[in-house]
Amino acid sequence: MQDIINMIINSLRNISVWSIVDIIVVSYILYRGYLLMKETRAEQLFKGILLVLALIPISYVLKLDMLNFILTKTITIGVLAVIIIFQPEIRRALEHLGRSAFEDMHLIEDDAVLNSVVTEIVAAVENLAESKTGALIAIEQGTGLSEVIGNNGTVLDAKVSAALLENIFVVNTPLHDGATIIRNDRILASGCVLPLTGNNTINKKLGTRHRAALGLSENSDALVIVVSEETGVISLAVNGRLTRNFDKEKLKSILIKIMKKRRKKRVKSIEERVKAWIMKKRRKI
Ligand SMILES: Nc1ncnc2c1ncn2[C@@H]1O[C@H](COP(=O)(O)OP(=O)(O)OP(=O)(O)O)[C@@H](O)[C@H]1O
Repeated sequence: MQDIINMIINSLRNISVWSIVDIIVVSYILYRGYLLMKETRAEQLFKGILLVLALIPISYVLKLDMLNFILTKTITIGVLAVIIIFQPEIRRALEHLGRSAFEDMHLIEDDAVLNSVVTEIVAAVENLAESKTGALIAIEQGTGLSEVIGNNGTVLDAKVSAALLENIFVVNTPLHDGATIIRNDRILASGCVLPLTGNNTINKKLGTRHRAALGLSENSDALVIVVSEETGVISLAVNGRLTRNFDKEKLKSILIKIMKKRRKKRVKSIEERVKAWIMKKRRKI
């Protein structure tokens, strides 16, 4: 026991500033990794890996050779297995990282425009919910959704209005199937096919419309509103999470809140940064 205590004391003595920086960086990466995996099927596995990683040095210090051998081998083979099994989750995590670095911004800058766009959307959603008309509306933000429009969507490029949105989702009309994409104050396209989520933990009663909303929110920072045809319930999918039972006021305030917050968090382009820097210098002169 004394040996172990001495070893710990010696290790602590040898810690340099860079070791501390190293520990902080690794902890931060692990924490962000955990946040990305939280509430996905990878969460339990992530906890398991952490446990094995914690047990390896303990088994080494306590000289439990057999346990140490098994744990070390588990990690080596496990890494390969994890990459194969969790390929979709890993892809999503990398896309998420890439998104933060190279953003293709479509954020509404003007508060009055933002307010009016949200008011129109919410008015349409309320009426669609009342008449139990199924709807799927994605509000584009940092991630460009042109890819989603692809070959299936019909480009409209019309000013956002409650009347037009309600019209799009009238059953048995050509554009009612699929999702409508909103970019800034324009209805960009309708009839778009969204990626379905692979998340198996969501309510089994929810069908493909809700799965499509969740799928897009996992792959982008879009705000995806769903109106259920069956129940008229309004849901919102954001960052891989689906929240249900919104009323008009709650939906309006959460949309405005998220959109404003997103605008504040935006990564400024190099051009904008240069402009801001020049303005700052001018003010000083
Ligand atoms: N991948 C997709 N992308 C966009 N829209 C989709 C997609 N898959 C299904 N939809 C839309 O969802 C409709 C089918 O909804 P379904 O009944 O399966 O879903 P639900 O989640 O149970 O919703 P509801 O409560 O409205 O019935 C389709 O007619 C289509 O408009």
